[in-house]
Amino acid sequence: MANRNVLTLSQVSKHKSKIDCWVVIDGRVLNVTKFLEEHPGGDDVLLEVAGKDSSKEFYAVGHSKAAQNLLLKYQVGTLEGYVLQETDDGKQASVAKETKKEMSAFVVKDDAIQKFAPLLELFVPLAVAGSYFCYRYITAVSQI
Ligand code: HEM
Repeated sequence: MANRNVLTLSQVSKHKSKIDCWVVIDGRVLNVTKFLEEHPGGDDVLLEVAGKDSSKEFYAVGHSKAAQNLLLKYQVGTLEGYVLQETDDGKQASVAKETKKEMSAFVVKDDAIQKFAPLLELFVPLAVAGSYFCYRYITAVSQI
């Protein structure tokens, strides 16, 4: 499936001519070569952003819902760093930015605290009791 084709921005940047024009919108890599002539906004605006992420420019124009649906037709892949989220029927699929890797490291750190909590619960009362008996022993010895 073309949508599972993961592409880097550097790969996309190689397609920026009138006969081979790719753009990125919301993490979707779109081959708009055949759409250049049909685009109601003209081919020049598309060629200006060819080979780049043009999400900002796309939304700045205030494209209609129909235009947002139409772009799905031209998807040839997904930009690296984005994940494909498919619906149950597999018809409509959205692309979302991958969550940062630091998040999982944070969760692992949290798990470690949870793991040592029962040990701390046992060790702290033992340390208190030990200190008390040491104190009692030292005071008893010094009275002899
Ligand atoms: C595959 C991607 C794109 C599709 C399918 C698309 C589709 C459309 C459609 C259907 C319209 C007619 C108005 C509407 O329905 O909103 C339109 C107008 C326009 N588009 Fe796009 N477009 C795309 C990408 C872009 C990009 C990346 C830019 C800017 C860099 C752009 C700039 C414009 C402009 C300036 C108009 C004219 C707006 C107006 O007359 O008010 N489009 N586009």
